[in-house]
Amino acid sequence: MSEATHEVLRLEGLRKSYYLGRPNETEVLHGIDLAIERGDFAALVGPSGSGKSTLLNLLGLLDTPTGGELTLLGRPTSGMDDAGRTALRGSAIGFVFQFHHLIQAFSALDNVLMPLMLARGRPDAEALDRARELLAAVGLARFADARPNQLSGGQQQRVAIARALVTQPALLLADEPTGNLDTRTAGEVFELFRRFNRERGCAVLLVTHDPRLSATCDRTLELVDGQLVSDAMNR
Ligand SMILES: Nc1ncnc2c1ncn2[C@@H]1O[C@H](COP(=O)(O)OP(=O)(O)OP(=O)(O)O)[C@@H](O)[C@H]1O
Repeated sequence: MSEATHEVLRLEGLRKSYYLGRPNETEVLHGIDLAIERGDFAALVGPSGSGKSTLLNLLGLLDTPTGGELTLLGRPTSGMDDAGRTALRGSAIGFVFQFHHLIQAFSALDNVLMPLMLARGRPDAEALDRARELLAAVGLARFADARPNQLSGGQQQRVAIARALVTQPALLLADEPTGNLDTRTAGEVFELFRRFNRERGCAVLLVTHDPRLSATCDRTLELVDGQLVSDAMNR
């Protein structure tokens, strides 16, 4: 297999400005170069306001850069229209946020199925099997019919992780996924990311302010004032 086929994501000179009305253009990311490979398990750290969430939203194709190129699974995204970006995002990327954004009116199982229903419509038997298998993998097989408000914070975040993985994404992005959880539950949720990374090979990039969690990642990316100031392997 060639080097190139291991690459999930490549950023070349990625820039992002926010326009707060002329002439108030503020550049928040100043030209980021970065490659993420299959199997990477990386933490994105940096002071508040350094641009971590902005960068994660660009990586997840939730927002568009104002300069540079972002190539996802070998496909340059700068010339893509919204439909192309949405399709690529849906098939290649899973998201976990600090607040899980589960749909309260849906069962845990239906929440996990949601990304597949958006992509394919009514779930088939294979989709149902996959969602049930993921709920079991995050330890919630018994809670398939429970509504989110019947689950603890840690259980709800585990449903969100199962939902993020149901499309079998090449890249899992997580913004402070354990920021809302107590230390023990945070450790358990973090272990799930690690397990899926090892067992399924999906690259994981997570934003965390917790130095204990970032230290257990394989790689640490540090953003300061919109620039990537360090990219180091932890072991
Ligand atoms: N929609 C927006 N419009 C204008 N400026 C924004 C917008 N979103 C973010 N910014 C600015 O961009 C900068 C980076 O914000 P960002 O949320 O990416 O930082 P962060 O590193 O994730 O911070 P934190 O750790 O506090 O979440 C900040 O100065 C912020 O005020």
